[in-house]
Amino acid sequence: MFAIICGISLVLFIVIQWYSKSRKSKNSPPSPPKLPIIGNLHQLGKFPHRTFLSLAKKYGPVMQIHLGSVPCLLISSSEAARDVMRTHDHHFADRPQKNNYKILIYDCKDVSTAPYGDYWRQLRSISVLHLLSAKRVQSLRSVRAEEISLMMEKIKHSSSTSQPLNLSQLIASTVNDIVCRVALGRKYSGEEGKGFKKLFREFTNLLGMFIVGDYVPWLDWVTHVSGTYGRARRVAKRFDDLLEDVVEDHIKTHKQANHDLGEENHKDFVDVLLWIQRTEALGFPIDRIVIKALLLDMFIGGTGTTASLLDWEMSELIKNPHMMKKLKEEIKSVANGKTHIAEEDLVNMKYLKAVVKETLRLHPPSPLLIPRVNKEDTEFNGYHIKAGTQVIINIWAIARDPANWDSPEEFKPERFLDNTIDVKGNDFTLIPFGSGRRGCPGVVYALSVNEIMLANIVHQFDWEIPGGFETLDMAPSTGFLAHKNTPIIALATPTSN
Ligand code: HEM
Repeated sequence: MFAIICGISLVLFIVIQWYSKSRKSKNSPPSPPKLPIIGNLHQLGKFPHRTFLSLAKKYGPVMQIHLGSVPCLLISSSEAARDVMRTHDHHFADRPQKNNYKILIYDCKDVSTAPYGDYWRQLRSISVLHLLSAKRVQSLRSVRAEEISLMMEKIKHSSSTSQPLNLSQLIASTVNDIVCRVALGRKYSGEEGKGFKKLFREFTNLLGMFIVGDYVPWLDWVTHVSGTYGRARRVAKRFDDLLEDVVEDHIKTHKQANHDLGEENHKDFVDVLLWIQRTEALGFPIDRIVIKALLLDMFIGGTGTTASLLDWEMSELIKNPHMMKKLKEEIKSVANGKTHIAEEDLVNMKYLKAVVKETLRLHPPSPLLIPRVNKEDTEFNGYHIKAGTQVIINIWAIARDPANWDSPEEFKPERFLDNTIDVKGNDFTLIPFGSGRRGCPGVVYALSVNEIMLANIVHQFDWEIPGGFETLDMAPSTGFLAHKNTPIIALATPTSN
């Protein structure tokens, strides 16, 4: 009798499993065949966004792959991107909790990796209302102006020696110094500066590392044994010590000054965050971890991306001398004899803004955005999407889609001169900052830093590549980011008038 019951149960179990599987696969998006255990991981290649475009050409703009055991919805058209980030934004607003993020970013307590929910909402409101608002960005103008002045001095010095300069490195370190001053109220120079840069490099390398256990959980021991988690813990601790010191220094200074630093006197983000903590200005308490995680976000979100954009803008302009000339003419006419361009001069620089947009179109710093996740089973465009599916939006492919753009592979800033397409998440043909609830809160900050740096670098100097502009390497780096693979090494000479 027992054997019969067991037999019937087994048959029922198999039938139910088969039925539910076939039901799901009937409604699942089209997908390429996958291998056991690794799924489609072997197909990623050096440039995942290119691989995903080739797959989309075969399986359509809404398709599914499996990275290990993780189902991933691949989105490759502007219409489908709008459906994810506008129509179904609330369904796809979670983020994957990756193992290295947990170690490096306070157990995913920052805005970019926090799970969708009340905690993330509170953090995001601090970022949007107090750290990255247009008013705050405006109030930090003088920091940008000072750091850009220093950068110009360095270029001038190198030009006086007639030695080529590593422009990419200079851009990256200036962007970094600006973020340090804006967020922490100080920057790190000399030996301390070298140490800080090395630490941050290690931090970002670990953050961007492919961790096999995120996709094949039972293989997570490989990352343990390889020592990667140990290294991540040590780097996280060193970064945490650094942030602790900065916060403690601020508290000491406020105490010595013996007055309650009012909102109008905030010099940097630590001041702002300590004020929010003290006054509970947003109606909820924030602890030390929140403060440090928000500071970390400014570094994670605000450095590599902003530097990469400027690197590509300068590369495209050097590669296209007639566009460089056109931009120089525009800046010169607005500058009206001034050497230094100020932020208020940027308003009338239409061509400069077109160059920025065109660069973001062809070289978005995050070609696949930051993956999102749906917490619950969701119906999407006629498909059943299982809870826990990661959503990858190939904005690189969308921004080169011939259905949206004429001559999509060409760098043509002119295409933006007679339309109102913006990059802030309203036009789904161009979404380098994402869109919707999880869209980038740093757009205004990023564009302010970018435009003023670009205007001054172009206005004050002529740029030449020692072997001729044709030899400038335009290859992108491999992996999930599309930064430049090799730095711009160029000769600067003060602009001849
Ligand atoms: C050129 C510069 C930048 C680019 C291209 C960029 C791009 C992005 C993208 C694609 C996302 C994901 C959007 C989505 O999922 O829809 C994002 C999120 C984010 N970015 Fe940026 N970003 C830039 C600069 C910045 C700056 C300067 C900051 C801060 C100082 C910043 C902070 C953040 C944060 C905190 C998030 C997470 C938002 C959330 O999950 O709620 N970004 N960014």
